[in-house]
Amino acid sequence: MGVGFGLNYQPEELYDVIIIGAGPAGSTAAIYTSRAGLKTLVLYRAEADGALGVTQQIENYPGVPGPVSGYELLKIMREQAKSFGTQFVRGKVIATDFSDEVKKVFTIDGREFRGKAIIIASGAMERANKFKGEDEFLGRGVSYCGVCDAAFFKDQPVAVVGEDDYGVEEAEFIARFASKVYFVAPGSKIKAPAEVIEEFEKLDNVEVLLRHRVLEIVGDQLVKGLKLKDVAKQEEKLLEVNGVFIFLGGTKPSVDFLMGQVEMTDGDCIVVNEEMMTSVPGVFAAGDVLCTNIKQAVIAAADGCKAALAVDKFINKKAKITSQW
Ligand SMILES: Cc1cc2nc3c(=O)[nH]c(=O)nc-3n(C[C@H](O)[C@H](O)[C@H](O)COP(=O)(O)OP(=O)(O)OC[C@H]3O[C@@H](n4cnc5c(N)ncnc54)[C@H](O)[C@@H]3O)c2cc1C
Repeated sequence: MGVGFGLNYQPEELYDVIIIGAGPAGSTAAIYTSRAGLKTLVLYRAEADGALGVTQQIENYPGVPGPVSGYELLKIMREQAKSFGTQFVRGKVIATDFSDEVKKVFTIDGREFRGKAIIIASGAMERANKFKGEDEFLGRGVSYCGVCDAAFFKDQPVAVVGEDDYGVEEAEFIARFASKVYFVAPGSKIKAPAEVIEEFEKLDNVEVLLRHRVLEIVGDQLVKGLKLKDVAKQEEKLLEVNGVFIFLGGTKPSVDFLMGQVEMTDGDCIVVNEEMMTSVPGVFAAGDVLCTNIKQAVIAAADGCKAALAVDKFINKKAKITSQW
């Protein structure tokens, strides 16, 4: 596995479409746009990430009797998109600029990507609440990015709060620098493929703490520790760490990087028209990020198809969407 930031991209490259998210919505959109001959880039946060990425078993996706893990199903979709020329690049999107005809997308590790059209397919797994001390120590020991900040903690102990493959991938990278990594997971197991967890647990400087709830991040000028509750033993404990990396999910739409540029409801759900276009021409959205009333992979995939065909209409200035492909 490993942290594959794959710098196999050209900064000067102009994509026809940049798709944010490699779940069923994003991957399906990519199949359609790349098959339509559009130069397609998909940005995603981690391999087995997103609602489908963390799903243990799925057996109701048409054509795939299963049961298969959500990640296995995603790999099939992504391979199909790649076969038509889609480029997948790992990178957490943190900002966007839709003010010009050419739209810009920025990732947490400082890269910039440019596209004529955008499809937002980032799902709805954002955290609603923060830990005590999280805002206070942000940038002073609290981080959301291993690649950006791990080197600051060389030979120092840190905690990584995570629950799935996204957290594990980040923690693996951080463990290359830190003297000790406590992987703090709220649940009784990590939601990642078994082989990923096995490799992760082999690392000498990693200690996994399951069923531990974060109570508070403490320190003075800088982070000095993380207060936890061991739910199994009903005990409180303090980890003496200099850094706390947080990679947890929730149920809110993942839209922070839009910075209010497209119309949204009070609940941060993106508003789209019948062709999946947002209030900004050339910016489309699909899948759980729309707060669809039925959250299913097949619905997200269908949304992705609609958004892709609308992108084709937009880029190629067609009078109407090609209804059959
Ligand atoms: C536990 C569970 C079980 C489920 N079981 C089923 C089932 O059995 N059958 C079924 O049909 N559906 C099931 N679902 C629902 C289904 O998984 C979702 O409806 C579907 O995955 C939504 O697809 P999506 O592409 O919109 O978002 P997601 O699958 O959530 O994908 C989001 C993508 O966006 C990326 N992303 C997020 N933020 C960023 C960012 N800032 N920068 C870059 N990339 C980002 C993620 O890496 C991911 O690739 C289940 C969901 C869960 C949580």
